[in-house]
Amino acid sequence: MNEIKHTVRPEDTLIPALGPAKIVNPLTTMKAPEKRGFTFLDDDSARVLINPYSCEPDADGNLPASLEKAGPRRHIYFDPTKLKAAIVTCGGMCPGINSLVRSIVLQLYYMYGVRNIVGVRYGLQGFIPSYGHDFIDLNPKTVQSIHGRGGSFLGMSRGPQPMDEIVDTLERQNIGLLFMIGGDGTLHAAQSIHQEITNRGLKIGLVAIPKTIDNDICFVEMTFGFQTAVEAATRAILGAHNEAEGAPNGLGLVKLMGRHSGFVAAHATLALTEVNFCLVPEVDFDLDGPNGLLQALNNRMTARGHAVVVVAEGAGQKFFHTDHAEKDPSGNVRLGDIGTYLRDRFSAHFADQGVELNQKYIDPSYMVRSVPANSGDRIFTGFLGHHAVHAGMSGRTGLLISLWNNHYVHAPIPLAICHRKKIDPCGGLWRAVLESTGQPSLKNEA
Ligand SMILES: Nc1ncnc2c1ncn2[C@@H]1O[C@H](COP(=O)(O)OP(=O)(O)OP(=O)(O)O)[C@@H](O)[C@H]1O
Ligand SMILES: O=P(O)(O)OC[C@H]1O[C@](O)(CO)[C@@H](O)[C@@H]1O
Ligand SMILES: [Mg+2]
Repeated sequence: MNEIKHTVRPEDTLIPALGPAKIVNPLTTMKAPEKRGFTFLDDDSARVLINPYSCEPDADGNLPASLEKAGPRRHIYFDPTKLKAAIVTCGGMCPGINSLVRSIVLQLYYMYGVRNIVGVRYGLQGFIPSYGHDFIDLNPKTVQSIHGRGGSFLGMSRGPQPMDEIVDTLERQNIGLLFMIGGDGTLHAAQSIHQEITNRGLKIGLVAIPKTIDNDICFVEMTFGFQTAVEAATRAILGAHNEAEGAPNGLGLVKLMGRHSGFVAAHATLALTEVNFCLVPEVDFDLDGPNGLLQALNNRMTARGHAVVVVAEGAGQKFFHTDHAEKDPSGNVRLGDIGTYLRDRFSAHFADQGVELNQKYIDPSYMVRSVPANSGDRIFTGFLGHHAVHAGMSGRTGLLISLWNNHYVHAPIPLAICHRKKIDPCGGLWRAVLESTGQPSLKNEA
């Protein structure tokens, strides 16, 4: 169940449109569409409740907030024969980026008849002429075999680029529809680009598809690539467990990605119920003191002789006192390395007691996000790509495609960037983690 803590007004869920959709969708005239089972959505009626448990109107008769269902519309805004579409991938890598790009290209090309599609190289840099990254022509041939590969075929980047120059390029290149694939930073950039397009009165559509292995985007049940990343993380945990079990006082310590949200760590912990301590950014813990992690590790070693600790990279940042935190080019704070910090503290702690510790530290790092997508994520990116194209061709703009309460929906970008999705320490996911690990509270004060 999606846990939403803030109020959404129905007006917050409205999707901007470039203009009236007057062109008959070519999908409606394909041979025997009824045999293919195409369903065309009636623009106003198909909506998905944000909170499925609140479907009654309020005291004033207002209906609860809902999101527009994604899918093909009978009429579209863009003339496919005249449209030039572009795809850009920004931020860090994520399994499934290539299959998503392929899905968008094939849908545009075969289903809508769009022949002019370009790929923007290396994220937002690709829009800035001084970098000299030329666009790539995208068509069924150029994307033919990219879906099986990890990484990003188009290339990605971090770092700010001037919004006005990006929109200048869109105008100069005659791009009518832009697909932006990226995480929270990209969605902020997408909102600024959309704003600049609107300010200039341009008819350029912008559709975002959220991408992040951190799975930390609001109003997005799950991002593509997340399940593949969890699977890769699980392999690291299995290695840590096997090493720990095979040595006296064996300790396997695994550090996983997750800057502000520990979803990868939590899910990987649940996937392989061998983890004894799972540490995430959302839940504070102490190291020293009677309830601290070091004492808890002592207890575990005495009881069982081996242990596995999984830590998300954003956990325990209070142990690093930095007033002027360094930032990466996109403005993301560079975190203290909690993995090596814990490794050294564990070693010192057991050495101080004169107790042998066989610690193995595993940081799978980029290996969890640069791998090819698994089948589930490939299927997922297929749907996301198709829905992004349906939305863009219909003239909808300033939106992202999301999976919500098991339905593909359109969410306005501002809704997705108003908060960051985090694990609720009082919610079902964290309770399941605590039940799986059996870890006690690691805080000294009550
Ligand atoms: N607030 C913002 N306004 C405009 N552009 C932004 C903003 N935040 C980030 N960007 C730009 O968006 C792009 C991607 O941002 P970032 O590097 O943070 O990755 P991301 O999309 O959050 O993905 P990841 O999940 O990998 O972090 C970068 O080029 C960055 O400069
Ligand atoms: O080293 P980079 O490319 O800045 O990326 C690291 C970050 O990217 C993410 O994988 C999100 O894409 C985070 O989990 C991680 O903190
Ligand atoms: Mg980000």
